[in-house]
Amino acid sequence: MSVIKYWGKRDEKLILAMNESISVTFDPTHLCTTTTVAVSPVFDRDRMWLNGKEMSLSGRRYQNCLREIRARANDVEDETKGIKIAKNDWEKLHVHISSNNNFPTAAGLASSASGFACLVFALAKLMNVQEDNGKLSAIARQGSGSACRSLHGGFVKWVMGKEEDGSDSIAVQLVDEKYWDDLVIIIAVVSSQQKETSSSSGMLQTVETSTLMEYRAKEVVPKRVIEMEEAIKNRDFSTFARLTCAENNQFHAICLDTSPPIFYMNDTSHRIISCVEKWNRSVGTPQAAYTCDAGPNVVLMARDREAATLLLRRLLFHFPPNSTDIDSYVVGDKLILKDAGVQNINDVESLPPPPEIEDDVLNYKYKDEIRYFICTRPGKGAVLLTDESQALLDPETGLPK
Ligand SMILES: Nc1ncnc2c1ncn2[C@@H]1O[C@H](COP(=O)(O)OP(=O)(O)OP(=O)(O)O)[C@@H](O)[C@H]1O
Ligand SMILES: C[C@@](O)(CCOP(=O)(O)OP(=O)(O)O)CC(=O)O
Repeated sequence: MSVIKYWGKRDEKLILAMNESISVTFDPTHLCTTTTVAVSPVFDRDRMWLNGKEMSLSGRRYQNCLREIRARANDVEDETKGIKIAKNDWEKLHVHISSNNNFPTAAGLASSASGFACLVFALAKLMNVQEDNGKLSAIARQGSGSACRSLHGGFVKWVMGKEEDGSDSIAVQLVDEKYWDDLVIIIAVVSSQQKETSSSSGMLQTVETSTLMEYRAKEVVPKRVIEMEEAIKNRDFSTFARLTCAENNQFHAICLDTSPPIFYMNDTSHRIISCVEKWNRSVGTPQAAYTCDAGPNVVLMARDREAATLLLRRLLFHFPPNSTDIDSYVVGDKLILKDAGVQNINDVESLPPPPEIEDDVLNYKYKDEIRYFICTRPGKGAVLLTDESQALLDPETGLPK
């Protein structure tokens, strides 16, 4: 999830951004894409299944990734399995790909980022590509811009680069996932519906019509990127939160400045943001930061575990579940729920109103507005899974299990 937003391309084909951006990779224990790739001389064409449903690989973005990886393939030999594939064979061989996201796809939770990063990583492993994650990121970028940042864990920056061919427009890790381990992330899944305006077409419309866009890319973001890098390296939560929230609000402002206007956040997103703003103001120093991508889901980042439990108590007070099933309402790192002193629906119902609310408390309860919460933290980047039982393709048929 980005904290400095990528929005606007300077090159549509190569997917080169108008400004640099920074993201944090979520812990794959809680949110991840799993991709299995297989090769066989009996496969007659490249095929892919996404969340169990076959989809076309004919789109330019998939073709670009496949071509770039094939061009870097090497000999593969595994005597125990009786496999021998020469470098030049890869051009003729076809692959089967199966990928699952364990979180909503195309709903503004960066599924394209996670998906293309995982796809490029998996294909690179299959074809014994020797490039490091930086070089692979330039390939993932051609699948989806934000994907270049998702091969790495922790906090990651997508550098602009200067080369015409985009070869130096790559992602670099700023700090790894353990560096800032105080940070707790709570995602409010407001909707798992596919969004109306895809990021790709939305940002194109913004570049074409928003008069604020150029000012943002040239004047605002370059300074913010420097400040944000400093804040991350110093684990300076107050600066980090101020910049993250300001970035979110400016991103959605330029969406609104687009013609026709693009609305990604909804009333629920606004309510969550107001709740965090009120709390931060009442304490005097930021306790949590908020950000949304191209959809209404809100990613909240809390200063530390203590702040995360206070945040979760506020969220559950304002947005109680519709059913009594608290277990499927707060998923991921459930220890935060326990630390927040909430075990069941009775605990939710008896949560006291947050002290910063002086007005009529009844006006501040919104049942049924949030589908569920995911508690997580910064996590590692792409990894190779060796446990064959986790494979999504049947080794006999090459089809999804
Ligand atoms: N696991 C995956 N493997 C390969 N491609 C994927 C995967 N998951 C999603 N995608 C691709 O990404 C597309 C969704 O991207 P889109 O930008 O619309 O949504 P998003 O990434 O969830 O949201 P955002 O980038 O705005 O946060 C899908 O239609 C599919 O083409
Ligand atoms: C709002 C964003 O999530 C936009 C992501 O856009 P995509 O990477 O999905 O767009 P394409 O490059 O056209 O595939 C902000 C961000 O991730 O920085």
